[in-house]
Order: sequence, then C-alpha cells, then structure tokens
Amino acid sequence: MGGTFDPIHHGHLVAASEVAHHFQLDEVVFVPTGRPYQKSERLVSAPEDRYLMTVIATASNPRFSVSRVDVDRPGPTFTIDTLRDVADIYGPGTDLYFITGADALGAILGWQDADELFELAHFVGCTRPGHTLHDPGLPAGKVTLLEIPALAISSSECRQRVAEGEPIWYLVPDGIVQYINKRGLYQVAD
Ligand SMILES: Nc1ncnc2c1ncn2[C@@H]1O[C@H](COP(=O)(O)OP(=O)(O)OP(=O)(O)O)[C@@H](O)[C@H]1O
Ligand SMILES: O=C(O)c1ccc[n+]([C@@H]2O[C@H](COP(=O)([O-])O)[C@@H](O)[C@H]2O)c1
Repeated sequence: MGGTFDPIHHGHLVAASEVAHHFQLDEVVFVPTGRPYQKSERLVSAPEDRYLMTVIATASNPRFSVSRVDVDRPGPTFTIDTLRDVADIYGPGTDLYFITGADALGAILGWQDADELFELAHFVGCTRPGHTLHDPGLPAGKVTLLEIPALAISSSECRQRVAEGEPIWYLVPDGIVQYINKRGLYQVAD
C-alpha cells in the first residue's frame, strides 16, 4: 500500500486489513512516499517522520511491514519505480497487489508510465467516504474496487485538528498521537 501517510490513520489500516483478508494476502507492505510530487502545494513532513509513524502504526500486526524503497530513492516518487523495487526484493513468482483509495485509483491513468503499471501489479481501490470512483477507462481484469467499512478520516483533517488544538485520539493509533506530540508536528495549518 502506497501513501504519503502524513500521518497514517485508521482509514489506511482498515483498507490494508480488508484487502489482505479479501485476497488472502501473505503480507501487506506499506510504502511511504519519498517525494510525493503531486502534493507539492503544501509542505509534506520529513520522509523519516512519516516512515517512523508508519512503522509505529503497523508494528503490532505480524502481516504488516514497511518498506523504505520510496523514502530512500532520490527524485519524485513514481509507483512504477515502487513496483519495480518491490518486485526485485520479493523475486519472480510473487503476485503484487497495489492498494489505493478510490480517489487515487480514479487518477491513476495520469501517473508516470501508467500503461506499464498494470503489468506489474493488480490494483485494488478501496471505497472511501466523500469519493466516488468515475472509471476513467481502467483495464478490465487488472483492477478491483473493494467496498470496505467507511471511515471518513483523512490525513489533512488530522493535521488540521492538531493545528487547531483538537484531539485526534482514535482517528489514528495511540502511538501516532504520542509521536506527533513528541516531534511537534502539524502545529501550523497547511
Ligand atoms: N479513510 C480512507 N478510506 C479508504 N482509503 C483511504 C482513506 N484515507 C486514505 N486512503 C487511501 O490511502 C492512500 C494513501 O493516502 P494518503 O496517505 O494520501 O492519505 P490521505 O488521508 O488521502 O491524505 P491527505 O488528506 O493529506 O490527502 C490513498 O490511496 C488514499 O486514497
Ligand atoms: O506514479 C505516479 O505518477 C503517482 C502519482 C501520484 C500518486 N502516486 C502514488 O499513489 C499513492 C498515494 O499517493 P498520495 O499522494 O495520495 O499519498 C502513493 O503510493 C503515491 O506514490 C503515484
């Protein structure tokens, strides 16, 4: 599952858990973006903070892991590179699924090397409150839209709540609330 995870929240974790259950996946690898070039209109938190929050949030689940491939690769983060790097690590014969929300799936044809993406992985778009998927012509058999329990949580709302002094308990794992406080993240609104 790729994401900026700024911060990671329970919407991400439920999506990963639901997809893992539905497809009986052996492992879900969370891949925090290094430089999410489409989010450059706001200041994205340091990759290391987003990576560490992702590790903290996923630590208790034996089937969840976190990869540094995007954080460690220089330049803008493209999913085509993520999939190539992950395929190299897991080796031939591994079936890869790329987990996204319906909003990201709707934009996928505009991603770098979009045609090639579908040769490297099966794409799973999870339903997300407030986002309707208008199929932009996604290739049949390469994409699944999965209905998951609705959690109307976004990282932007979490950041805004922190900046305004409102609680984010139970929107994110407890360790993430504590990490955000410890590092003084999101004190200023986007
Ligand atoms: N509540 C949710 N339910 C389902 N999918 C989600 C949810 N929140 C995020 N996602 C999906 O998780 C992936 C990573 O999301 P991302 O890290 O950008 O979080 P975000 O909450 O969308 O962030 P922001 O509010 O900053 O745009 C995306 O594919 C996104 O669609
Ligand atoms: O490859 C691309 O061109 C591309 C463009 C935008 C987003 N993505 C990926 O989509 C995932 C969710 O991105 P984001 O910015 O919504 O957190 C993350 O893994 C990004 O690297 C990928």
